[in-house]
Amino acid sequence: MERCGFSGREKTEAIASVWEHKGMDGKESTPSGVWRILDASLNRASEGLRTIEEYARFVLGDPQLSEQLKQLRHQTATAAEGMPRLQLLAARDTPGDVGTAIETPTETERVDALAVAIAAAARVQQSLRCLEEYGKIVDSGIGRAFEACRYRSYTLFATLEQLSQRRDRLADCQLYVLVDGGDSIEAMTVTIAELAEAGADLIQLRDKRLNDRELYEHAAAAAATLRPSRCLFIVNDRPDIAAAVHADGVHVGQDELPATVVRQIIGPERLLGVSTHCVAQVEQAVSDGADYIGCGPTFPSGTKSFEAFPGTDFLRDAAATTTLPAFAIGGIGAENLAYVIEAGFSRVAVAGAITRSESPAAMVTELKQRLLRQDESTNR
Ligand SMILES: Cc1ncc(COP(=O)(O)OP(=O)(O)O)c(N)n1
Ligand SMILES: Cc1nc(C(=O)O)sc1CCOP(=O)(O)O
Ligand SMILES: [Mg+2]
Repeated sequence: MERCGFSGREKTEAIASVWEHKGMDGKESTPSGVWRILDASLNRASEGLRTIEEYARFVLGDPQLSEQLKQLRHQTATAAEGMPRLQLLAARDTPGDVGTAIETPTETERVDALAVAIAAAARVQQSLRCLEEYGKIVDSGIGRAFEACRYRSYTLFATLEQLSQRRDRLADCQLYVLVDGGDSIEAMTVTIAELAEAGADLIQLRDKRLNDRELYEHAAAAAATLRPSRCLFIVNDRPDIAAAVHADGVHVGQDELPATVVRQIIGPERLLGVSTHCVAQVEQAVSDGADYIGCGPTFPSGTKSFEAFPGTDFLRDAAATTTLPAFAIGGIGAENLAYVIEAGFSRVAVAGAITRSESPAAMVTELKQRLLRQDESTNR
């Protein structure tokens, strides 16, 4: 009980004043039960916010999210200043609380650190609602102050929810954009923020020239940039870096670590993408537990050279082989998208047609609209 450092006399006086207390509008006395609710809710909200903040700071290593959570914690503390602290403390009666022994089975189970943060977020929102509603009994301004905290929490906690819903989000993805590290980390983050804003569903950092340290730093910045957005972030080739920067997933090809080994590194929650160039590889990727596949090369590419092109015939076979989200890749752009769609694909992965276009954001919007239209017409 961190805030119980007051004397017996203070406590007695405060208890007496609880029963005398009039609401700030002078109407009615506030029952001690209401003070107990406010006290318990305030403690629960503060503890929950700190729990989430620690996750953002030490697990995600995300400075923006940590700072925003800290601001919310301070805003909540400021809102609480409108309540008489002594009244709250005087009303506290933990041994007499009939709810402390009640425990639901889910309270003792947490799969991972994200589950801890999400459970804390739910408790914070419930507590803020209690503070808002019961706070109104004391003073309407207090209710409004906690209401503002609650609204702010919705936006912030949505980021946590998104992290736990990667597979659901993947199911809706159609346009996957591959980018390199650009001229600087700053330039890259500006680019990917624009691509996400324009409608890219997934962004992959694929850069073969950066050293490990540089790749890690680019990937960490990209992950932090995209985390609040609806766009998923994937690291090419490197499960270790994907896990280290808390990316949404990793993409590996046939020459990299086997998918089953990659899964051990990235864990069950992150997405695993695998490149496939023939039906046997599609089947293998599915049985290895891939979350999605890349299928190509479809057409000659300005980004990577190939000796053979399985082309749209392979796309047709792949579409008939699996229901896993499958992205056609290789030389795809506005001029040949129709052939890809005709082969049964409504998802594409594109590099050059977007990154080398005069207006990358406009190209994202155009390709996305055409994919969405195709989806509507086939009622996917
Ligand atoms: C979505 C997607 N599909 C295929 C690839 C190609 O991966 P890989 O065969 O490992 O080749 P590199 O990209 O590493 O050169 C991809 N990156 N993304
Ligand atoms: C990196 C890569 N992998 C492919 C595969 O088929 O596995 S095609 C490809 C290049 C994708 O870039 P662009 O859209 O510029 O052709
Ligand atoms: Mg690769």
